[in-house]
Amino acid sequence: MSHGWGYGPTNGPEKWCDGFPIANGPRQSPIDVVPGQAPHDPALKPLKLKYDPATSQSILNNGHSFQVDFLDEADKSTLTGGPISGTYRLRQFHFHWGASDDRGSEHTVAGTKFPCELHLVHWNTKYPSFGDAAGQPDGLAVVGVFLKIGSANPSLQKILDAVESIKFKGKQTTFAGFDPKILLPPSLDYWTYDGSLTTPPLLESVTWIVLRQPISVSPAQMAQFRSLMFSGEGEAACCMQDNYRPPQPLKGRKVRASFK
Ligand SMILES: NS(=O)(=O)c1ccc(C(=O)NCc2cccc(O)c2)cc1
Ligand SMILES: [Zn+2]
Repeated sequence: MSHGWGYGPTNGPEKWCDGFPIANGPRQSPIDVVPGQAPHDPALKPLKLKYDPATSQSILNNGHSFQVDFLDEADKSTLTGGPISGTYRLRQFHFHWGASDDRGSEHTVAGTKFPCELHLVHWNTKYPSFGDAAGQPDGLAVVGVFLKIGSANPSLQKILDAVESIKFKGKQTTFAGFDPKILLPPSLDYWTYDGSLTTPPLLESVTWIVLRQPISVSPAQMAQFRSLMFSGEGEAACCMQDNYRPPQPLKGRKVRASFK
Protein backbone atom coordinates (compact mmCIF):
# COMPACT_ATOMS: atom_id res chain seq x y z
CA MET A 1 0.00 0.00 0.00
CA SER A 2 1.83 3.06 -1.27
CA HIS A 3 -0.03 5.49 1.04
CA GLY A 4 0.00 4.25 4.65
CA TRP A 5 -2.90 2.21 5.96
CA GLY A 6 -5.63 3.92 7.91
CA TYR A 7 -9.38 3.92 8.39
CA GLY A 8 -10.50 6.11 5.49
CA PRO A 9 -12.32 5.16 2.25
CA THR A 10 -9.04 4.79 0.31
CA ASN A 11 -6.81 3.12 2.95
CA GLY A 12 -9.25 1.49 5.37
CA PRO A 13 -9.96 -2.14 6.43
CA GLU A 14 -11.49 -3.08 3.02
CA LYS A 15 -8.20 -2.11 1.34
CA TRP A 16 -5.73 -3.66 3.80
CA CYS A 17 -5.61 -6.98 1.87
CA ASP A 18 -3.82 -5.15 -0.98
CA GLY A 19 -0.72 -4.59 1.15
CA PHE A 20 -1.34 -7.35 3.71
CA PRO A 21 -2.83 -10.49 2.08
CA ILE A 22 -3.07 -12.16 5.51
CA ALA A 23 -6.11 -9.89 5.94
CA ASN A 24 -8.04 -12.82 4.39
CA GLY A 25 -6.26 -15.43 6.52
CA PRO A 26 -7.74 -18.23 8.65
CA ARG A 27 -7.43 -16.56 12.07
CA GLN A 28 -8.21 -12.88 11.65
CA SER A 29 -9.54 -10.53 14.33
CA PRO A 30 -11.80 -9.09 15.55
CA ILE A 31 -14.82 -11.43 15.52
CA ASP A 32 -18.45 -11.37 16.60
CA VAL A 33 -18.64 -13.35 19.86
CA VAL A 34 -21.85 -15.41 19.98
CA PRO A 35 -22.30 -16.40 23.63
CA GLY A 36 -24.63 -19.32 22.76
CA GLN A 37 -21.86 -20.82 20.60
CA ALA A 38 -19.06 -20.25 23.14
CA PRO A 39 -19.24 -23.18 25.57
CA HIS A 40 -17.76 -23.05 29.07
CA ASP A 41 -14.38 -24.80 29.18
CA PRO A 42 -13.72 -25.93 32.79
CA ALA A 43 -10.03 -26.39 31.89
CA LEU A 44 -9.64 -22.61 31.49
CA LYS A 45 -7.84 -20.99 34.44
CA PRO A 46 -8.61 -17.61 36.00
CA LEU A 47 -6.71 -14.66 34.54
CA LYS A 48 -3.79 -13.45 36.64
CA LEU A 49 -2.85 -9.83 35.85
CA LYS A 50 0.02 -8.43 37.91
CA TYR A 51 0.79 -4.83 36.90
CA ASP A 52 3.48 -2.59 38.46
CA PRO A 53 2.63 1.14 38.00
CA ALA A 54 6.39 1.86 37.97
CA THR A 55 6.56 0.28 34.49
CA SER A 56 4.24 2.87 32.93
CA GLN A 57 6.36 5.15 30.72
CA SER A 58 4.65 7.37 28.17
CA ILE A 59 1.54 8.11 26.13
CA LEU A 60 1.78 8.43 22.35
CA ASN A 61 -0.48 9.44 19.46
CA ASN A 62 0.68 7.00 16.75
CA GLY A 63 -1.70 8.30 14.09
CA HIS A 64 -4.03 5.28 14.37
CA SER A 65 -4.89 5.37 18.09
CA PHE A 66 -3.13 6.49 21.23
CA GLN A 67 -1.22 4.09 23.40
CA VAL A 68 0.33 3.98 26.86
CA ASP A 69 3.72 2.25 26.67
CA PHE A 70 5.27 0.16 29.43
CA LEU A 71 8.82 -0.83 30.34
CA ASP A 72 8.93 -4.50 29.38
CA GLU A 73 12.55 -5.48 30.07
CA ALA A 74 11.60 -7.53 33.15
CA ASP A 75 8.65 -9.57 34.46
CA LYS A 76 7.12 -6.62 36.35
CA SER A 77 3.77 -6.23 34.61
CA THR A 78 2.60 -9.66 33.52
CA LEU A 79 -0.31 -11.80 32.41
CA THR A 80 -0.37 -15.46 33.44
CA GLY A 81 -3.10 -18.09 33.81
CA GLY A 82 -6.22 -17.85 31.69
CA PRO A 83 -5.92 -19.73 28.39
CA ILE A 84 -2.18 -19.16 28.08
CA SER A 85 0.83 -21.02 29.39
CA GLY A 86 3.96 -19.24 30.54
CA THR A 87 4.39 -15.54 31.21
CA TYR A 88 3.40 -12.67 28.95
CA ARG A 89 4.67 -9.12 29.58
CA LEU A 90 2.54 -5.99 29.22
CA ARG A 91 3.85 -3.85 26.34
CA GLN A 92 1.16 -1.22 25.83
CA PHE A 93 -2.53 -0.55 25.95
CA HIS A 94 -4.65 1.45 23.49
CA PHE A 95 -8.25 1.95 22.41
CA HIS A 96 -10.54 1.83 19.37
CA TRP A 97 -13.68 3.97 19.19
CA GLY A 98 -16.43 5.34 16.94
CA ALA A 99 -17.57 8.71 15.61
CA SER A 100 -20.82 8.15 17.54
CA ASP A 101 -21.80 6.05 20.54
CA ASP A 102 -23.48 3.37 18.37
CA ARG A 103 -20.16 1.95 17.12
CA GLY A 104 -16.46 1.83 17.83
CA SER A 105 -15.61 -1.55 19.33
CA GLU A 106 -13.77 -4.14 17.24
CA HIS A 107 -15.22 -7.27 18.83
CA THR A 108 -19.01 -7.42 19.01
CA VAL A 109 -21.24 -9.60 21.19
CA ALA A 110 -24.13 -11.25 19.32
CA GLY A 111 -23.91 -8.31 16.89
CA THR A 112 -23.89 -5.66 19.62
CA LYS A 113 -21.33 -2.91 19.08
CA PHE A 114 -19.89 -0.91 21.98
CA PRO A 115 -18.70 2.72 21.66
CA CYS A 116 -15.12 1.83 22.57
CA GLU A 117 -12.79 -1.10 23.24
CA LEU A 118 -9.57 -1.21 25.30
CA HIS A 119 -6.72 -3.53 24.30
CA LEU A 120 -3.97 -4.53 26.77
CA VAL A 121 -1.16 -6.00 24.68
CA HIS A 122 1.18 -8.65 26.14
CA TRP A 123 4.02 -10.73 24.60
CA ASN A 124 5.27 -14.23 25.42
CA THR A 125 8.58 -14.12 27.27
CA LYS A 126 9.64 -17.43 25.69
CA TYR A 127 10.67 -15.14 22.79
CA PRO A 128 13.46 -12.53 23.06
CA SER A 129 11.37 -9.49 22.11
CA PHE A 130 7.90 -8.20 21.23
CA GLY A 131 8.86 -8.09 17.54
CA ASP A 132 9.93 -11.75 17.59
CA ALA A 133 6.85 -12.80 19.55
CA ALA A 134 4.56 -10.94 17.14
CA GLY A 135 5.60 -13.40 14.43
CA GLN A 136 4.74 -16.53 16.43
CA PRO A 137 1.35 -18.27 16.71
CA ASP A 138 1.55 -18.14 20.54
CA GLY A 139 3.49 -14.89 20.67
CA LEU A 140 0.92 -12.36 21.87
CA ALA A 141 -2.04 -12.18 24.24
CA VAL A 142 -4.39 -9.21 24.12
CA VAL A 143 -7.00 -8.56 26.81
CA GLY A 144 -10.00 -6.75 25.34
CA VAL A 145 -12.34 -4.71 27.53
CA PHE A 146 -15.59 -3.17 26.26
CA LEU A 147 -16.57 0.37 27.27
CA LYS A 148 -20.30 1.01 27.67
CA ILE A 149 -22.01 4.43 27.93
CA GLY A 150 -22.81 5.25 31.55
CA SER A 151 -21.34 7.27 34.37
CA ALA A 152 -17.99 9.02 33.97
CA ASN A 153 -15.10 6.65 34.66
CA PRO A 154 -12.53 8.26 37.00
CA SER A 155 -9.81 5.74 36.06
CA LEU A 156 -10.29 6.54 32.38
CA GLN A 157 -10.25 10.27 33.19
CA LYS A 158 -6.60 10.01 34.30
CA ILE A 159 -5.75 8.96 30.75
CA LEU A 160 -8.11 11.41 29.04
CA ASP A 161 -6.57 14.32 30.98
CA ALA A 162 -3.31 13.50 29.18
CA VAL A 163 -4.67 13.19 25.63
CA GLU A 164 -4.95 16.95 25.07
CA SER A 165 -1.14 17.10 25.12
CA ILE A 166 -0.88 14.43 22.40
CA LYS A 167 -3.65 15.75 20.13
CA PHE A 168 -1.65 15.31 16.93
CA LYS A 169 0.06 12.31 15.26
CA GLY A 170 3.58 11.78 16.57
CA LYS A 171 3.03 13.60 19.87
CA GLN A 172 4.30 11.78 22.97
CA THR A 173 4.54 12.72 26.63
CA THR A 174 5.54 11.14 29.93
CA PHE A 175 2.88 9.03 31.58
CA ALA A 176 4.39 7.58 34.75
CA GLY A 177 2.92 5.71 37.68
CA PHE A 178 -0.26 4.55 36.00
CA ASP A 179 -1.71 1.19 37.10
CA PRO A 180 -3.76 -0.31 34.25
CA LYS A 181 -5.43 -2.65 36.75
CA ILE A 182 -7.77 0.21 37.71
CA LEU A 183 -9.22 0.06 34.19
CA LEU A 184 -10.45 -3.53 34.62
CA PRO A 185 -14.05 -4.44 35.54
CA PRO A 186 -14.85 -6.29 38.80
CA SER A 187 -15.31 -9.62 36.98
CA LEU A 188 -12.52 -11.17 34.90
CA ASP A 189 -14.87 -13.65 33.19
CA TYR A 190 -13.73 -13.92 29.56
CA TRP A 191 -14.16 -15.43 26.13
CA THR A 192 -11.01 -16.65 24.37
CA TYR A 193 -10.08 -17.61 20.79
CA ASP A 194 -7.07 -17.68 18.47
CA GLY A 195 -6.79 -14.54 16.35
CA SER A 196 -4.64 -11.75 14.99
CA LEU A 197 -3.58 -8.16 15.31
CA THR A 198 -6.57 -6.05 14.23
CA THR A 199 -4.36 -3.56 12.37
CA PRO A 200 -1.65 -4.13 9.78
CA PRO A 201 0.53 -6.20 9.77
CA LEU A 202 -2.51 -8.30 10.94
CA LEU A 203 -0.15 -11.03 12.19
CA GLU A 204 -1.91 -14.22 13.33
CA SER A 205 -0.13 -14.38 16.66
CA VAL A 206 -2.75 -13.29 19.19
CA THR A 207 -4.54 -15.31 21.86
CA TRP A 208 -7.56 -13.07 22.39
CA ILE A 209 -9.03 -12.75 25.88
CA VAL A 210 -12.23 -10.66 25.71
CA LEU A 211 -13.75 -9.73 29.08
CA ARG A 212 -17.50 -10.24 29.36
CA GLN A 213 -18.12 -7.31 31.75
CA PRO A 214 -17.73 -3.81 30.29
CA ILE A 215 -16.41 -0.74 32.10
CA SER A 216 -18.25 2.58 31.93
CA VAL A 217 -17.50 5.69 29.86
CA SER A 218 -19.58 8.88 29.78
CA PRO A 219 -20.65 10.70 26.59
CA ALA A 220 -18.38 13.61 27.57
CA GLN A 221 -15.46 11.22 27.93
CA MET A 222 -16.21 9.74 24.49
CA ALA A 223 -16.03 13.29 23.11
CA GLN A 224 -12.51 13.56 24.58
CA PHE A 225 -11.44 10.43 22.65
CA ARG A 226 -12.81 12.08 19.49
CA SER A 227 -10.83 15.27 20.14
CA LEU A 228 -7.65 13.45 19.11
CA MET A 229 -6.39 13.75 15.53
CA PHE A 230 -5.20 11.14 13.01
CA SER A 231 -3.34 14.06 11.42
CA GLY A 232 -0.11 15.75 12.42
CA GLU A 233 0.11 19.35 13.65
CA GLY A 234 -0.16 21.73 10.70
CA GLU A 235 -1.71 19.04 8.44
CA ALA A 236 -5.35 19.05 7.27
CA ALA A 237 -7.33 18.23 10.44
CA CYS A 238 -8.73 14.69 10.55
CA CYS A 239 -10.48 13.64 13.79
CA MET A 240 -9.36 10.33 15.27
CA GLN A 241 -12.59 8.28 15.28
CA ASP A 242 -13.98 5.10 13.70
CA ASN A 243 -10.49 3.58 14.15
CA TYR A 244 -11.89 0.05 14.35
CA ARG A 245 -11.77 -3.00 12.09
CA PRO A 246 -15.15 -4.77 11.70
CA PRO A 247 -15.62 -8.44 12.68
CA GLN A 248 -13.92 -11.02 10.44
CA PRO A 249 -15.02 -14.56 9.40
CA LEU A 250 -14.65 -17.20 12.13
CA LYS A 251 -13.51 -19.84 9.56
CA GLY A 252 -14.25 -22.76 11.85
CA ARG A 253 -12.57 -21.39 14.98
CA LYS A 254 -13.99 -22.24 18.40
CA VAL A 255 -14.62 -19.57 21.01
CA ARG A 256 -14.48 -20.75 24.63
CA ALA A 257 -15.91 -19.19 27.79
CA SER A 258 -14.19 -19.16 31.19
CA PHE A 259 -17.60 -19.01 32.90
CA LYS A 260 -20.81 -21.04 33.00
N1 LIG B 1 -5.37 -3.83 17.96
S1 LIG B 1 -4.40 -4.99 18.48
O1 LIG B 1 -4.45 -5.09 19.93
O2 LIG B 1 -4.70 -6.21 17.75
C1 LIG B 1 -2.75 -4.55 18.08
C2 LIG B 1 -1.76 -4.65 19.05
C3 LIG B 1 -0.43 -4.31 18.74
C4 LIG B 1 -0.12 -3.87 17.46
C5 LIG B 1 1.32 -3.52 17.15
O3 LIG B 1 2.17 -3.60 18.01
N2 LIG B 1 1.62 -3.12 15.91
C6 LIG B 1 3.03 -2.76 15.58
C7 LIG B 1 3.92 -3.95 15.38
C8 LIG B 1 3.39 -5.18 14.97
C9 LIG B 1 4.28 -6.27 14.78
C10 LIG B 1 5.63 -6.14 15.01
C11 LIG B 1 6.11 -4.93 15.44
O4 LIG B 1 7.44 -4.81 15.70
C12 LIG B 1 5.26 -3.83 15.62
C13 LIG B 1 -1.10 -3.77 16.48
C14 LIG B 1 -2.44 -4.12 16.80
ZN1 LIG C 1 -6.29 -2.76 19.36
